[in-house]
Parts: sequence; structure tokens; C-alpha cells
Amino acid sequence: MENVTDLRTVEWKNNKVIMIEQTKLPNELIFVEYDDFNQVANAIKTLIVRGAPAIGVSGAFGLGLAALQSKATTKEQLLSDLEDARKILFATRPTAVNLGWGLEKIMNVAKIGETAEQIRELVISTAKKMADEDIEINKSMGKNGSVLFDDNDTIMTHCNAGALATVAYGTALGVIRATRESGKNVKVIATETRPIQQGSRLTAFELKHDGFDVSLVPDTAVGYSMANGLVNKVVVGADRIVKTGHVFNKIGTYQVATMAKQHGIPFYVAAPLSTIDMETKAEDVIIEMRKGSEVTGIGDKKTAPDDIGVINPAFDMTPPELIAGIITEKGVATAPFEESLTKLFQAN
Ligand SMILES: CSC[C@@H](O)[C@@H](O)C(=O)COP(=O)(O)O
Repeated sequence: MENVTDLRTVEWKNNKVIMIEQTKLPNELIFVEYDDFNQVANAIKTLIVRGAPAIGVSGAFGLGLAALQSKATTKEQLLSDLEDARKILFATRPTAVNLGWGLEKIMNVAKIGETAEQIRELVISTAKKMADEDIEINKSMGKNGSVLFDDNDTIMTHCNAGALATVAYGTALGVIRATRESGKNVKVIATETRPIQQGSRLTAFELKHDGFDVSLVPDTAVGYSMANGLVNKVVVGADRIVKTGHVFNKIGTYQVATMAKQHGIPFYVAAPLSTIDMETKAEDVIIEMRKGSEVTGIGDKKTAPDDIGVINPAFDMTPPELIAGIITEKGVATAPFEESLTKLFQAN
């Protein structure tokens, strides 16, 4: 393998969905193959595939499998089977808006087909197109974001918003890749991102693999790193951004952004327009709560006593006043975000 970006996290091949099994990284690079949409739903739920754009495309591919699995011979029967599958796929993870976006896009296209065969063909070709477009979008986002970074910057990132969170190339890490491709030399500090350690297992893995100078810090060392001049910019991804510029991203993002503000360090968010939800209010976004065992142990090793309470939210909300810019494939939005994001959608 040359680069992690040479691989697709999720793809459609021979009427099957192929995924990199991320729960096995960084020690083993394993590809899993699914021919049942229920397996795809389970893969999303159990984080075999994760990251907002990657689960959006996975959901679309899941509907592709559902279309093939269905025995329907009429349009009505097939749409009803697809709707049943959509509900199962949608119920897997609540916070990332891309999942619902991807599913809705496929359902709308399915309705255009006149026969069951036409619908199957449309669903699969549209899902494949979404996967190809994800890479192109990331590259445009990368170019738009790269101008915000300078030679010799040390950039902090949180969680994994890289090639492994998208089909390939990445959102936040796409911006870092594009910055390097534009001839600038940058270093990266990746936070560990407890409890599931996407920072060490995935971000450090993919950046090291692609030849970046990457250092890992525990989440508790964010303040230290900033106070001691080890970081001069931050870029993270997002799972959902609402029109007011409130950003929902991996738990701990709010702490990183607050600390960046305290130290006068620009904090950027990189996300495709498909992650921007102009309809939902910040207070209505559902934060996924995950099982306590992720916190009471590390991997299989138990580290906390029995019979204690655990609070394990998977995401938090960063308010717009902490954000220097939202990098998208159509340009960079700045405060006031509602106006700026609306313009980017109009340019779309
Ligand atoms: C590009 S997805 C946004 C990321 O920064 C991050 O929050 C993320 O990887 C999603 O969380 P995850 O729970 O791993 O699916």
C-alpha cells in the first residue's frame, strides 16, 4: 500500500459492499465484504465504518444491497422494501447528518424509476456516484482550506476526519494533505480522542502511513500544547453543522476550541455541504450516548471499578464564536455563519 488515500474506506464491487474494518486498525488492515444491508447497518452501528461522510455513502450502498435483496417485481413493492431498509439504516447512528442525507438522496432517486429494474439500476449507480463525488468534494475542500495554513505550521486535529472518515482523502486531514501538496511543510498533533481513540488508532496511523510528521497527545495535553507554543492552528471535521454555525463533532472538540480561543489560535472546521443542516436547530440535534464500558476500560482491559455511573456522549457542540472559519467544497464560511453558509449553498 502506497498511501492510505489509495484505498477507499467503503466501495461497491461486484454487487457487494467492501469496507476497511476500522475496529482492527492500526494493527491489521482487513477488508470486509457485505451482501446484506443488515450487515451494513451493523457495521455503521458498531463503528466498523465511521465518520460522517463515510457513513453517508455506506447508507447509500446499504440501500443498493436492499434493492438487490428485494424480490419485488413492481415499483411499489420495491419502494416499500427500500423504505423498510432505510429505517433500519437510519436508526443506526443519530448525530451525523450525512447518513440521513445519503439515504434521502437515494430514496428520492428511487422514486424516479418506473420499473423495479430501473429503480435497482438507479439506486446503485447513484450510490456509486456519491462515493466518487465524496473524493472530489474532499479535494476541493482541501484546496479551499490550504490557503489558511502556512509553511511550518503545526496543526492540531481531534478525532479522525481523514481518509478513513470519508471514502478517501479526508475532510480536516484532506485540508492538511492539500496544504502539503501546495508545497508547504506542516506538522500535525493528533489528540488521542478517548474513549475510542480514533486519534491514535486512525489519525496517527493514516498520517504516519502517508509520511507526515505526526505526534500524538493525550486529550488532557491540549492546554499544555497550546500554552507552550506547540500548536498554531487547529482543524477538525464535523458530524453536523447547523445554520447558526454551531458545530457538532467528536466529544472533546468543544474543549479544544475553547482552549484555542484562550490562546488566540485559529480554530477551523472542514466539512462538505452535506454535513450542513440548514433545517434543524442546535437544541434539537440528538447527541449519541454510547455504552459505559467504552469509558470504564481501554479496549478489553477494565480500568474502573464496578457499579459506578458513566456518562459517555459521543459528540459535543462547539458554538460559533469559537470558530474562525468553516471550510467547505464551495468556499470558507465565516461569521455571521447563517449569511455566509446560505451564500455557499446558493453558489452550489
Ligand atoms: C469527518 S467525521 C467528523 C469527525 O471529526 C468525527 O467526529 C468523527 O470521526 C465521527 O465520529 P465517529 O464516532 O468516529 O463516527
